[in-house]
Amino acid sequence: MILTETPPGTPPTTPGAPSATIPPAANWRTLPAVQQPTWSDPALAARVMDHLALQPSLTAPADVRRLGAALAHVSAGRAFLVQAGDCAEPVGAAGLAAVRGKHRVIGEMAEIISSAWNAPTVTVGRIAGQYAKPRSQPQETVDGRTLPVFRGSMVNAPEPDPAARRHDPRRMLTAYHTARGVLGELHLIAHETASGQLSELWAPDAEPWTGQLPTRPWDGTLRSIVRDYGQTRRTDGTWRRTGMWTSHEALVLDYEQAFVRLDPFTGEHYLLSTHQPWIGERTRQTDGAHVAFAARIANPVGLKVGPDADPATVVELCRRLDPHRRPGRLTLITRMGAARVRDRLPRIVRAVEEAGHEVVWACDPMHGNTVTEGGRKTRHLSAVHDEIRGFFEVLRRAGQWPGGVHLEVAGDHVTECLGDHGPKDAAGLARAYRTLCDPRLNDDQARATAGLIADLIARG
Ligand SMILES: O=C[C@H](O)[C@H](O)COP(=O)(O)O
Ligand SMILES: C=C(OP(=O)(O)O)C(=O)O
Ligand SMILES: [Mn+2]
Repeated sequence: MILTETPPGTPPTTPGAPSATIPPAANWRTLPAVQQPTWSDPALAARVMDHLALQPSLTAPADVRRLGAALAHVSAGRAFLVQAGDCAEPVGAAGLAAVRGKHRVIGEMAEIISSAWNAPTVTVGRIAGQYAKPRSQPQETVDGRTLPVFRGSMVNAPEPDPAARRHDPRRMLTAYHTARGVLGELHLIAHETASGQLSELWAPDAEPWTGQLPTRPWDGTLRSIVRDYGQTRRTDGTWRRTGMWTSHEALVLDYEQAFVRLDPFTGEHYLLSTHQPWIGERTRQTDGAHVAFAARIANPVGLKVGPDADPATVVELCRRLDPHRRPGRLTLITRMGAARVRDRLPRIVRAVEEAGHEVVWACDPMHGNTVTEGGRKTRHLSAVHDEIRGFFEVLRRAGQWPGGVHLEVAGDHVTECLGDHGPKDAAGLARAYRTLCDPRLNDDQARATAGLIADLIARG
């Protein structure tokens, strides 16, 4: 859908006056934007952006609104958010090949949590767009050579080579086309699931295939969300996986701006590169470009909140990003670290509650628990689990719903995180350490984590 043309009924614009056809998020360009690529060919970058702005969007406003409605149910304690996927997605054929594994593992997690709790999950992949990475340092030294760091496949390539590490604007095109392919794959999976062609995706006693593809009317009820858009649903005691929403960190604003499109039916601007963008810990400056960008779009938005965020700053960010205090508009993804979650989180939860924002509280137990062992980034499953326990303790004590989890998981048996179901020590990491950036839970660790969450929810 291309919505850059003047929609019907738009009054003629006076020269120089703000135009309804110019997405308002464009004003981010006047503000400082950190962690942006320095494109090797700025003129080519401009041409790529113009080209992308004319390409079909990757998501549709109506679907984005449905996710917003689903997240409102999460904020009210009626559903649980399972958000997971790669730290950095691969592009091209490797990106497509990885989709089914991730869909399966994330679906299993959602199912474990849903069935223990007997209530729906809203499932969101870090998928179909997670191609850009903020980094702690601009450079790294590999085998004695100092190189620009890998910043995600939308920007440069991971190979430790100066040419590969150049910020090539053509990569934005590869990212877009891969995202389209990934979405196609997700749609295919949803149809195969609905038609019963993927027998392993059906519970043994699911209803027989009737020959009809499901129609997807939106009647505004929770049941409709669960039936049509949840990762799992309950039908007469059986569970079935269906769709998966998409999300990624809205980091490279040149790329994201190309997908800000006007919905002529509502007059709102949507970011249609994804369903739910989030703002990262390194780019959430109150007066920065990323916050201004996210403030002007109608999507549900995520915001990472780390251990050094003070409550007043978080409240100010909530004010900017959720000025109308719309339930589910904002998901606060807390990533405090196991050692600090019990100390840092309570004041933030209290301040946000007092300010009247009905946010989704989600726990990212990965990014505050990264350590280096034997020269590789890793995470101890025990620390990941401890942060989840701490998150539940804090939210429960505050009388709030611990609404979701945000994880980095792989679709297969990688050896990137230490502990149960994975390598016991640094030497064991090497066997299948395949991540492009941060260490992910493997399939068994992801299921064990879902089991822990199911226990914590069931305990009440
Ligand atoms: O995924 C998140 C960040 O990009 C990542 O944790 C940063 O890692 P770095 O400290 O290796 O740059
Ligand atoms: C960059 C990430 O996290 P954070 O912004 O919380 O560090 C991430 O989610 O990969
Ligand atoms: Mn990461």
